[in-house]
Amino acid sequence: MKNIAYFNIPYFKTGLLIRIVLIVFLAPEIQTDWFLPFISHFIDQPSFDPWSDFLLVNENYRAYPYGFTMLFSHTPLVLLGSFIDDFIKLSFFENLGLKATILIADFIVFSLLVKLYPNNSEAITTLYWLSPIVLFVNYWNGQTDIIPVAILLYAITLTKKNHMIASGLTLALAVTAKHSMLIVIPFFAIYLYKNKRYRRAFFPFLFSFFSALVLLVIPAIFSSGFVEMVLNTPETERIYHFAIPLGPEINIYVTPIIYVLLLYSMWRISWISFDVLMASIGLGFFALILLTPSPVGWYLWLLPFLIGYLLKKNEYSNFLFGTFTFLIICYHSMFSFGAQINYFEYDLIFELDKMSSYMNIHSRSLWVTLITTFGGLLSWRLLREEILKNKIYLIGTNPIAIGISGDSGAGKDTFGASLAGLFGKHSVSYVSGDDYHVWDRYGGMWNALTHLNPSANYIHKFCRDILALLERKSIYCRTYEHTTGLFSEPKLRKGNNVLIASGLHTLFSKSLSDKFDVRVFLEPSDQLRYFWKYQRDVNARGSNIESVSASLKKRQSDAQRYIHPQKKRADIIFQLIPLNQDNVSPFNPEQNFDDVRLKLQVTIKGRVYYERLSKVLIGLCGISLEKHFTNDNDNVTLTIEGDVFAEDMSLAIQSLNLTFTELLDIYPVWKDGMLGLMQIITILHLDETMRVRKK
Ligand SMILES: Nc1ncnc2c1ncn2[C@@H]1O[C@H](COP(=O)(O)OP(=O)(O)O)[C@@H](O)[C@H]1O
Ligand SMILES: O=C(COP(=O)(O)O)[C@H](O)[C@H](O)COP(=O)(O)O
Repeated sequence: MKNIAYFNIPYFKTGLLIRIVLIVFLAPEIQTDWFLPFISHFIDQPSFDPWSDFLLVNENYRAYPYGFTMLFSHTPLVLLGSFIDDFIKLSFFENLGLKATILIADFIVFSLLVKLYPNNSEAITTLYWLSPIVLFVNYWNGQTDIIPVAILLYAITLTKKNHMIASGLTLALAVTAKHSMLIVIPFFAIYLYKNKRYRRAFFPFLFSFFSALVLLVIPAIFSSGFVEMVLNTPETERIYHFAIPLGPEINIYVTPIIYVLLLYSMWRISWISFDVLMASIGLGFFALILLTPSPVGWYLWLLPFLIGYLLKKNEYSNFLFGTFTFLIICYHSMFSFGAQINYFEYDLIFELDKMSSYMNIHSRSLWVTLITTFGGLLSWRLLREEILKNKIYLIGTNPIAIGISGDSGAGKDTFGASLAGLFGKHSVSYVSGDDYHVWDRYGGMWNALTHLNPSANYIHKFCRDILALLERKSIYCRTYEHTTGLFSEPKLRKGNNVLIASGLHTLFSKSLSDKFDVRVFLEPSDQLRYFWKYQRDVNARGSNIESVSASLKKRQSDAQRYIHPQKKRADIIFQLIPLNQDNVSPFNPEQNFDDVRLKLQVTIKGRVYYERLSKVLIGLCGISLEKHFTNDNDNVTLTIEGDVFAEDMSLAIQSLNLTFTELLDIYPVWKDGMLGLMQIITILHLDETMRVRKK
């Protein structure tokens, strides 16, 4: 990740200056009266059971409701501050050490957000760095929720980078900093399990999380002080406040029900993108915060998960978020801990307490109702904009569909298999037209009909099965074995996130063709196709030169009649042409494929990614590329020559910044040669199509 010049970000210095002023002039009561006495006691008398030891000398069991990770986060700078205080006989730097720890965590959250949402640093400065909620909680109220939030956000960035074991370990640190972070774990687990590209990381993630959690909690779990100060805190009790009486001494607790319903809804999503994970965690926090009388520190948890939504600047988002912020600050100024003002005799806390005394139960409850209302509206918009409209979420109900057509031996299955290697076979359902031949190789009808004639194929079942798979229904389909020329017994095939259909008649039906997101037609030069077909049919399908020659001759009229007309329905037409024509002897099955150097002519319809693609390919691969626009200017034909390697394609796709990088497998399998170019062009076309796809 490139280094970011934070001081060049507009208003960053303003936010930093505000923090320094607040740190110098404010002394949050909760820090001076609760946290610091506990931390100081631990520094003076280090112990494996600081909670019980503290309660021996101080009866405030609410002084420090946190675990070891929070304590070890606070201690270093407080310890340094206490050394300085002892040396200069002051009591300033110990307090400053705690505030500096909060400032560091505050900056870490900011920098992680800037890295999670690149090219949005100015907006994130406004939304987070200058957020009144962040400033209020960290520097006026004095809660240290920013520390578990920073650890949680770091775990999320590790997840985004596919470092799942490190993410599990880091999440254990977040939970042992503040155990309410436990509510996030099921969201991560569902994300990893439901995302087929991560499923193999599911158990390692859980193992690393629980191992670290056990190691970090074991020393404390047998401590009565830990149980009383950390586990049995009033905060834990808050989830029981929203209760519906069911009978004498029996209540239904609403908050856990809403939380479980959220988890169930997330579980039902077929393909969970990173944005959907972030929004789901945000909704989980909203449920806990809006349905309980939550301390103001809990609102800090929300911000990183609202940023993704707020950055999109949907209408009303600023109004809703601004009003929500205003209501929270006003309410918690009167009803939450505050800070003494250093160097001034003015007691602002007293003044705010006086204001709170003017509010009766109705006005206070009305205010909380307003906060809940605006929080509920923000939750709804988070759900609708970040989940229900999320393009990858919509794949769950409307899988990606790629249709590949072309003449026999044109390279359809080779190309289709290469695309499946990019998405990951775990996410692809593959339909081959050959499986829908009416007869097997030994059927007598092949004397009358060729394979290219639609009447020799169950075209209707081919279309019906594809449509069923696109509705995520399962189908029963047999397989044509080219090695034996016979069909297998029908087997169950299930719908998946990506459907790839490859066959002689894939684009034959207009209604089916319209269902594909990307339609590809392969049209290698006849000389090359013959070369490929001879090689394959003789070497891999038990045929001989004479029968292949007869088949090619017999199929010419059907190819003109049934195959070539499909070309007009294609979005992308790939034409592969041998550079050294003399090296391609169609009738020599012994010849090596590798001797045949190819150039690619590709016609692209209705998409404009070729400009940025051309720059990247020329820059990265050193290929030669000519552009030719058709007269209607809607199509462009690129002629590409040169040596292309799989690793170049992998680098090229990264520098092309796909909108939907998550469509690809964690380690997509790129190909060398012109096949690699065909892969990257198809993926780019799909990426642009997904951007405008409505459902
Ligand atoms: N891009 C390519 N580069 C090199 N060889 C290819 C390429 N595409 C196909 N082939 C070869 O050509 C033959 C026919 O390809 P295949 O995918 O079976 O065609 P189809 O499915 O259209 O009948 C195969 O032996 C395959 O190895
Ligand atoms: O024309 C085709 C279609 O497949 P493709 O488009 O892959 O060439 C094949 O020759 C038939 O499926 C028969 O196969 P076989 O020769 O194995 O009986």
